[in-house]
Amino acid sequence: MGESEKISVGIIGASGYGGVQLVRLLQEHPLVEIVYLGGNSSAGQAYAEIYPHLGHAVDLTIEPIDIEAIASRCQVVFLGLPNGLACDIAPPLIDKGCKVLDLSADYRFKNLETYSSWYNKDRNDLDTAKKAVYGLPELYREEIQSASLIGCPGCYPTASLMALSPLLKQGLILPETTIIDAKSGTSGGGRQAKTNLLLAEAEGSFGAYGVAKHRHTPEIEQISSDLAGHEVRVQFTPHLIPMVRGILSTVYATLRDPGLVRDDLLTIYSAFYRSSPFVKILPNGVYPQTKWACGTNLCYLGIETDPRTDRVIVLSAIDNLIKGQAGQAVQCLNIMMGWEETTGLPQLCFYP
Ligand SMILES: NC(=O)C1=CN([C@@H]2O[C@H](COP(=O)(O)OP(=O)(O)OC[C@H]3O[C@@H](n4cnc5c(N)ncnc54)[C@H](OP(=O)(O)O)[C@@H]3O)[C@@H](O)[C@H]2O)C=CC1
Ligand SMILES: CC(=O)N[C@@H](CCC(=O)OP(=O)(O)O)C(=O)O
Repeated sequence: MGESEKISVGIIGASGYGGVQLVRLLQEHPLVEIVYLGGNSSAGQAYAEIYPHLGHAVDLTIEPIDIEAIASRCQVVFLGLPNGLACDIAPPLIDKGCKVLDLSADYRFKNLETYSSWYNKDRNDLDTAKKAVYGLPELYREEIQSASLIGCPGCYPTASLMALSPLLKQGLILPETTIIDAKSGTSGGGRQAKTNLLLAEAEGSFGAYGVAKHRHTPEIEQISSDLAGHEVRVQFTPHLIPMVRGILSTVYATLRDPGLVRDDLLTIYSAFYRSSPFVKILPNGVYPQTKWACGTNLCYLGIETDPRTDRVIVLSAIDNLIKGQAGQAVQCLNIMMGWEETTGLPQLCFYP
């Protein structure tokens, strides 16, 4: 594809952490040209003023959000906004023929009542929401191919569902026994100033939050139920850990057949993810580190069984900002456009 055939892309919420990952990934993507960056308080600022390290690469100014102007210039629009804004912005963009990839929770839920009760926002965009596909390519690749609107998963749901999906899809675990213990770096909270994300609060400390009530619980349950073919409940506990990037999600569940051992599960996982280039199943006795995924769109999975408790334990490591957010959105774009799924997406981490 030549320079003139590149598709034109806009990013609303370009000043945020999701926005700046998208700028990095899309700027290096061979089939895409970034033509619009949008924002709220940052509108009017040169992008290089906000991110001086990108001054040599990005010569754009953040613009206010003007739907007509965006739709006339962009074939594809990424929304990297706080929850509750995309549901007002996506419908007119879709109506005007844009493809939209939303990084927030607005289009992740099939049942908008569930969304409204967890996100405290009424919805009147049912027709648009019906078109949305959950943007986890390893599970919904076919549906993503023909979608015009993608609700990209949250970072914790991505890590957790990658660990859980083969078990649920093949009915290998007892219902109601799933426990998800997950840890995130502070960039998961975004770039807005928040007290718990201050260095003085987060550094040298480690704690849980949202216990028994984090909004990613219904998201994980919705997809888990879809895979299992029956209602699934999970116990999800997130933790904030003193590092910038990365999520490690450790999933525990009781095996339906206690005779299954680690080798059986390694075979099952390898088969389940055989067409998924970003999933790396680790060999016997190797468990993932978040650092391995840093800067990449990879998900590393480590698998263990404990014959004393009949439990399976699956450990999943991703970069929350890449596979957990912007990289996954680009992966979805590649699939929607019929391009190689891995185009423009890093597979080798920064290390150490
Ligand atoms: N961080 C993460 O690990 C993950 C985040 N997500 C989700 O992705 C989305 C973006 O997150 P993240 O990048 O971390 O967020 P940030 O807080 O870093 O950035 C938010 C962006 O939204 C813009 N914005 C805020 N209010 C408005 C408004 N009223 N109108 C227009 N633009 C507005 C800001 O623009 P301005 O500066 O111009 O005001 C900024 O660019 C969120 O929904 C988040 O939940 C999903 C997965 C992982
Ligand atoms: C560390 C931290 O604060 N993480 C965020 C998760 C970010 C994310 O994925 O949120 P969305 O579902 O809104 O997209 C949180 O727990 O709210």
